[in-house]
This record gives sequence, C-alpha cells and structure tokens, in this order.
Amino acid sequence: MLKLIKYLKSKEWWEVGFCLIFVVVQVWLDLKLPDYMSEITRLVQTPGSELNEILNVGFYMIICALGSLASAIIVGFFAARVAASFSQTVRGTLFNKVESLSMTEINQFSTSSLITRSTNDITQIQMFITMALQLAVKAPIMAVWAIIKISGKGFEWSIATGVTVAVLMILVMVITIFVIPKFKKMQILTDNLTRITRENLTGLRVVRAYNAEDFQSEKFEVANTELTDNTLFTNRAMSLMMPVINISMSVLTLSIYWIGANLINAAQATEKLGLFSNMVVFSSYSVQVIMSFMMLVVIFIMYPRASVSTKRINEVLDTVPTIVDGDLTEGLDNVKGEVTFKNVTFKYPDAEEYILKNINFTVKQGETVAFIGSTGSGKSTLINLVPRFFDVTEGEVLVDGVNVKDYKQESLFNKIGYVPQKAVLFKGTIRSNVAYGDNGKDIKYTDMEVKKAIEIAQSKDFVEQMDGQYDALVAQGGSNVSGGQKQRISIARAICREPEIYIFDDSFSALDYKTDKILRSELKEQTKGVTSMIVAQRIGTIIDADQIVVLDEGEVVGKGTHRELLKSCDVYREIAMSQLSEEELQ
Ligand SMILES: Nc1ncnc2c1ncn2[C@@H]1O[C@H](COP(=O)(O)OP(=O)(O)OP(=O)(O)O)[C@@H](O)[C@H]1O
Repeated sequence: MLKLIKYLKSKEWWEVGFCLIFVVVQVWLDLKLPDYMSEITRLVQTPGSELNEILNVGFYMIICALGSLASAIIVGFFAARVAASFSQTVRGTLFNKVESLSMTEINQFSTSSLITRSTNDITQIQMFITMALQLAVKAPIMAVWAIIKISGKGFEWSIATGVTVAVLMILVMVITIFVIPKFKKMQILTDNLTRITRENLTGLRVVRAYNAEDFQSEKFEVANTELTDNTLFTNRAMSLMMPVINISMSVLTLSIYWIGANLINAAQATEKLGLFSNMVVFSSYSVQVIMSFMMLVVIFIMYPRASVSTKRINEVLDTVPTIVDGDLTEGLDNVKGEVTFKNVTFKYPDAEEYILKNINFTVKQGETVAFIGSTGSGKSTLINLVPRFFDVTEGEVLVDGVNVKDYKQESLFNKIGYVPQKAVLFKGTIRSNVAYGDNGKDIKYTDMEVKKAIEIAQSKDFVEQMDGQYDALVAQGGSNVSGGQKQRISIARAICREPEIYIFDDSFSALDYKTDKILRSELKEQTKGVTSMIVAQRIGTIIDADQIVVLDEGEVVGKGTHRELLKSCDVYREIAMSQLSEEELQ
C-alpha cells in the first residue's frame, strides 16, 4: 500500500491533513459529551441546583453533538474526495502503463485480469482509503483518549472493560482466521467471472449459432456460484460481528451499573454521589473504547482485500516492458522503406518450439514482398516482428538499414501502416477511424486526405451511401459495418498515415476478388515508392508481387516471383495448383 501512496498529489495531502484535524475535533467533541452528562447528573443530584444551570450544560452538550456531526460530515467529504482523486490518478497511471506493455506482458496478465485490475481492484483501494481516513485515525485517538479519561475512576470497572475488549478480540481473531483467506481469493474469482463474461459477450454469435447458451451458462454459473459463496461466507461472518458487538456493549454497560450499584451500596453517604457520577461517565467512555476497537477491526478486516488489490496493481505498475525503446528516430541516410530480415529466428516467450528459423530476405523501397504458406507456418509472426510486437530471439530485423530495436518505438511506428488480420474499428465515425492516431508529421489529417484514403481503399461508394457519409457513426468494434467494409476502412486508415512501409496481415481476405484486385492496383498506382509486405492465402492477391517468400513450418522454402516459384518451389506449386486453373498457371 505504501508504494501506491506516492501517487497522492500535494492537494490530496492537504485534504488528508484537513481530515486528520477534523477527526481530532470530532473525537474531542465526542469525549466531551460524557463530561457534560456527569455534570448534569451532579446538578440533578445536588439539592438547590437551578434549572437554568442544567439547561446551560444541556445546551453545550447539544452544541458538542452538532459539532461532532459537522466534523464527521467534513471528514467523510474529504475522505471521499481524496480516495476518488487518488483512484483517478492510479487508474490513469495503470492505463498508461498497460499501453506501454508489449504483447508478451499483456498475454501474461491476460486481458480480463487487466480489466479487473483497472476497475474492481482500484475500487477496493478507494473504499479502503475512504474508511481508513475516517476510522483508522479516529479509533486509536479515541481509544487512548477515552482510556486516559477513565483511568483511575474505578479498578473494577476497568477490569470489566478489559475483559470485554479481550473477549471481542478473541472473537475477531477467530473470525478473521477464517475470513481473510476468502477475502484474498475474491479478486481472483472476480477475474474469472470477468473472463467468462467477456468471452461470452465477444463470442455471442457463435454461442447462439451453436446453441451453446447452456454450456456457457454452466461455465458462468460455476464461476458465479464460486464468487457468491465466497462473498456470502465473508458477509455472514462479518454480519456476526455487529450483534456480538452490541451484546458485548450492553453486557458491559450492565456490568458497570451492577458493579456501580454494589460499590454505591457499600459506600459512605458522602461518597455515593461521586461514585454515581463516575459510573455514568465510565459507562459512556467504556462504550467509546469498545467502539474504537471495533473501528480498528473493520479496518483490519478490510485491509487484506485492499492489500491483495494493491499487490495486483503494483504487479502491473512494476512490470518492466520487455520491448525497450531505442534512441534513433531515423534510419540510414538515403535508405527509405527498406526492410531486411537477417538470420531471424523466433520463438514465443515461454514456448519451447521455434516458430521461425533462419529467415533472410530484403525488400527495397517501393517493392512488394508477399508471404504465403500453410496456416500456422509463421507468416503473421514474421511480419509482427517489423513493428516489434515481439522481439526476435536471434538475428536482426532492419528497417531503413537500422535494427528495429534501436528505434524509438514512436518513430518506428511512424514509418509503418499496419493492417491487422482482424480489422479493428473504434466507436466513433468513419472519419475518426480513418484519421486515427498520429503519424509524427505534426499536422492533422485534412478532409482531402481522409477522402483520398477512403477512395483508394475502395470504400467511397459504401461510405457515401451511409447515413452521415464520412461522419457516419461506427459502433463499438465496427459491428454496424460488414467484414469486408471493416477491412477496407482499416486499410484506409493505413493509407491515410502515408507510411514508408505497409504491412497487410491477410487484410484482403474478406474482399471479393475484383475489389481485392482494384484496391491493390490503385494502392500501387497512388502510393508509388511505398514498400508493401503482404501476408495472403490467395495466390491471386500476391501474383504480381516483386518477391514472394514461401514459408513452411517456419522456414523459407522458396523465394522469387510467381513464375520463378512455379518452376522452383514444390510447396508454392501445390498451393498455386489448388487455386488457379491450368490456363492461369501457364
Ligand atoms: N502469442 C502466441 N504465443 C504462442 N504461440 C503462438 C502465438 N501466436 C501464434 N503462435 C503459434 O505460432 C505459430 C505460427 O502462427 P502464425 O499466426 O504466425 O501463423 P500464420 O502462418 O500467420 O497462420 P494463418 O495463416 O492461419 O494466420 C502457430 O503454430 C501458433 O500456434
């Protein structure tokens, strides 16, 4: 928890200070009340006391009670403010940290766990801070102050209070032993529930199409029941506390009065009034002592869950990204749009098997290199090494003659227009999805550029037919456009960036042959001098490429043009024969 405290801003420290001042004021006022009560008791018992005197003390009592109430409201207000703005800071820091992590770390944590950590875990800490600021400071001050006030007022009463505290402590310890492990488990169970909910919602169409609702419901039910049982156990255990505290306080008050009655009975007539007044005061203060202990217990019980949440957040914040930024912003002079793979070998972190083995090729400015091979042969893995989604295990990937590891990531990304295998659209408009991000040129994309990119990506027709045209709304994940339209907007986004190198990871697969062909020829025509790296399953998509690299189980088994490979590479010929007619093969 201490590690996270550094995220408190100076303004929040001031607010914490205010909180503490008003907690002290509140405790002081609370502990003043029994004094006034004792005074009233004394006045009532003393013959000849004026009613005015009693009303006067009563008035002070009301002022104290109202002052205590006002202090409590102020403390609550500042505590909530500090906790909320602290959570906001931590949430923002966590979000930025997650953005800086590489795919390796994101996969290690899992997306659903990162979501829970950024939401539920932070809420746990927020709740803890709100309570801690109100109770953790108040309880010890109140306990010590109350003990000082009652010390020396009666040995027997002190024993009774001590016994009650001891009994409560034993009970709390027993409950805590059972409850704390359950509190610790809560966050992991919440992770699990988030994962299943997310999986179900993102795969809803498949779930429905395969009549798998029952199967999904069962999975959800198991996770839900586990979390509910866990929560019920802790809540039931905690709900035992309040009645026990109430009974203890009532028994303690009764004991104090019973002891007091015996003491008064045995005392001289002159001492009776003093004893009676002490008894009234003692019963009030002893209740305050017990209340203070119980406040500490509440904090003590909330702490494990908040502590687990803190640990989970710190785990993310302390993660050092495996992809480290280099210093360079530019490649070699006079080299632009060139990509070289030098003896590249790669295996995924924690995996045993090498996915790519000794890959070598160079693609020059303006050339198109295509990658083809059976599924799982490593095509996507290969091109993901260019924008450093993963780092090579051995060898080098050079962009413009410089190792990608030596670039500032931002500068490297500015050179690249990446279109993923699964098109990603964000909630917004067509325009906001195309004019997306920053290409390092410090100028905003103009309407002309957006329209041109959309036109090259063969999207003009359908975009202009949409309601609102370029400002037509795009739903989250692009659920209101077709798969092919999504791919084309995604391609337009890359074109709008005006990069040096295009990376198309099977990005034409949802387009019909005709659109695919027109799009590629337009792209070649309109973006001359830009290098393209294309992963494709269709020979038709890559037939005109300057260089085709054929992959088989992570190895390059053929390199050359379509014609050359038809003659020299069995794997390529096999793929070609399965897709093209005899005529096209000639
Ligand atoms: N994040 C990952 N962690 C571990 N292994 C992975 C990961 N991503 C892919 N793989 C493995 O790497 C191999 C190559 O996958 P890759 O996606 O590069 O193939 P591909 O040739 O692009 O296939 P496809 O044409 O089906 O998209 C596969 O065996 C896959 O299981």
